[in-house]
Amino acid sequence: MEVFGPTIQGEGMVMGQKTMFVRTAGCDYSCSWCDSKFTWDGTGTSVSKKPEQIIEELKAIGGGAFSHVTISGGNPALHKGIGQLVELCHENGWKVGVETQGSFWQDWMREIDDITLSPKPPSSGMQTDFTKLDFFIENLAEANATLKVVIFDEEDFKYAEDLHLRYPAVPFFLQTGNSDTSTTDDALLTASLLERYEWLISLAVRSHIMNDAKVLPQLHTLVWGNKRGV
Ligand SMILES: C[S@@+](CC[C@H](N)C(=O)[O-])C[C@H]1O[C@@H](n2cnc3c(N)ncnc32)[C@H](O)[C@@H]1O
Ligand SMILES: Nc1nc2[nH]cc(C(=O)O)c2c(=O)[nH]1
Ligand code: SF4
Ligand SMILES: [Mg+2]
Repeated sequence: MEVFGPTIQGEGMVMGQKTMFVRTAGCDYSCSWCDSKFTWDGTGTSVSKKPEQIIEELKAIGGGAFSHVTISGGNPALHKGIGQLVELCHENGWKVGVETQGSFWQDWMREIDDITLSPKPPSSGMQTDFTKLDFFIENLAEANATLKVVIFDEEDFKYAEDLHLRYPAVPFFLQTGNSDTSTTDDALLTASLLERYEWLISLAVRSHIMNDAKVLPQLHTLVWGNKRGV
């Protein structure tokens, strides 16, 4: 659906890493607060591309000023060709990150340099299939995988605590939720995101379960608001 960058990874385990983004179309979920609804609600346009074409676009748009590619979506796991894309990125000497919710497994996930599994808390309106998630965690035990949960309310935080207890060996990230993904008032958005971040920190510091969790904002929304392609 889009190739953009170089920018910085604004979320999770490699936050701050300079990276290109490849965003795939389509999602098996429909989270109420999804900040990338255009990938699945029919408002965006997507073109079917071969992995080699995406590599050429990465080179043309990135201009050689990058060494890391993040594949996000939508759910990148819905596309079989991604395995080949990952292989080609590695052949070019680039590291590869992936963002997925952990609902569809693909064998190429074992080859990913940093993989973020982001199961969805109750506020999203989605239900986690724990049989599937158990499979992901088992199969990524040797990989550089983390869990990241976006938090909007106390019920979400409880979900995150239960998840962290279920998979104690997996590095755990809590992320501020953006509740207004369409505003162009950056000053107002930044103020409300920082307020939500402070609230999330206050929950995490009180929790005996989150002693080794990392609490992070979405860095790119603090810098660029809801702008697309950054
Ligand atoms: C757009 S999703 C695409 C990848 C995959 N479908 C997933 O959800 O993990 C990328 C990341 O953005 C997060 N995200 C989506 N909407 C958000 C929002 N309104 N506020 C904060 N994070 C959000 C998701 O939880 C996920 O970690
Ligand atoms: N800078 C930046 N960082 C991101 N981290 C995850 C993103 C995503 O939409 O998956 C994203 C994004 O869209 N931009
Ligand atoms: S799983 Fe990810 S892309 Fe799909 S609807 Fe939820 S946040 Fe959006
Ligand atoms: Mg995003």
